[in-house]
Amino acid sequence: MTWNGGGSLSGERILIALGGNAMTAPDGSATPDAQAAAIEAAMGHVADLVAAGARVALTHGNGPQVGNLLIKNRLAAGVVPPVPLDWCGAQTQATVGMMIMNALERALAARGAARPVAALVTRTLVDASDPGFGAPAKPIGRYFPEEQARRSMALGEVWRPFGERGWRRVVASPEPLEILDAGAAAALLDAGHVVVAAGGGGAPVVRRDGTLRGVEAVVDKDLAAALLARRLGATTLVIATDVEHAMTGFGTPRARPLRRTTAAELAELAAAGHFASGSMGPKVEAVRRFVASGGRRAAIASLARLGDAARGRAGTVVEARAGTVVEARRGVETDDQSC
Ligand SMILES: NC(=O)OP(=O)(O)O
Repeated sequence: MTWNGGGSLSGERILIALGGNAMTAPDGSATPDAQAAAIEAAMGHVADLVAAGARVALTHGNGPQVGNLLIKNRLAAGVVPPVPLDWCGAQTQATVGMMIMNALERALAARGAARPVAALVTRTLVDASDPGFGAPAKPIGRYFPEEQARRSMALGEVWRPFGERGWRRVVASPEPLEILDAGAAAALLDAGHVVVAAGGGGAPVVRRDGTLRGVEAVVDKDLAAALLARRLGATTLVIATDVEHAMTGFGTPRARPLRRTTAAELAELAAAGHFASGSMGPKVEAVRRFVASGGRRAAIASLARLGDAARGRAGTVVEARAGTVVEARRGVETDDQSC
C-alpha cells in the first residue's frame, strides 16, 4: 500500500487532473493492458487522498486515446462511417472513466474507505469563432516517423515535428469557456461520490441558434480542469504529471525547478517564454488561472507525490498567501515545502 504523506484532508475539496502517464505506459503505448496497469497504479495515490478525508474529483487527458480513435476512423473509413472528433472525445471519457471507476473503487475498498465512483460524460462550451479552430495546435496520438506523418498530411491532416521523438497529429483546441455539466458533477460530489468529469477537457460544443452542437476539436484538459475546479468549489487543484516540477529555463544550462510561486510570478515567467506551449504551458496557465480567480492552492507535481502536492509540500506550488510571495522572491530552493 502507498501513502503520500500524513495529515487529515478532512474538509478539503481537491480536483486532480491526471496526465497521460496515469493512463499509458512510460513509452506512451496505449494498449488496453498498459492503460489498465497505469490507471491501477494511479488510483492507489488518489485513494490515499480520499482515505485521508478529502472530497475528490478527477479529470483526465485523452490525447493518446483520441489519437488512436482517429486512426481507426481513417483505417475503417471504407467499411464503417467515420465519426466526428467530439464523439471520439466522449468515447474516451466513457472508456477511461469506466477503468477509473473499477480501479478506484478497488483501491478505496482496500483502504477501508469504500465509496462510489461515478464518471460523467461532460460537455465543454467553446466559442465557434475561437482562433484555435484555424490554427490546430493540440498534439494527439502517438509519435510517428516523418515519412508516415507526411503521408497523413497528404490526406489533409495537420502534423507537427516534436524533436527526436517524431511527429504527432495536431488538432484544433479552442479555449474552454464553461463546463456545462459541472452542476451534475457538484451534485455527485456533494452526495459522497468520487466524481470523474470533463475527461479529455470535455466534449467540445458550441451554442448555435439556441442549441448545442459538437465541434471538431480537443479541449486542453488542464485548462478545463481549472474551470471545473472553481465550479466545484475546490480548495486545491493538483495537476499530476510525469515530472516533479515545472522548470524555468527548461532545456538550458540555467534550468531550475520552480517550487513555491504566485499567480503573478507565473504570468511573468510565462510571458518571458519559460514554458513550452504544447506541454508545460497549459499546466502553468491552468494553475495560474485557478489561484488568480480565487482558488486557494494549486500544484503541478508527479503522480507519486500527489498527496504531498495536495498538502503544498511537493511540486510547483502556487498559493495566494502573502507568505508565499516572500518565499518566492527569496527563491526558496528546498525540497521541504511544508507550510
Ligand atoms: N485533452 C487533453 O488535454 O489530453 P492530454 O492531456 O492527454 O493531451
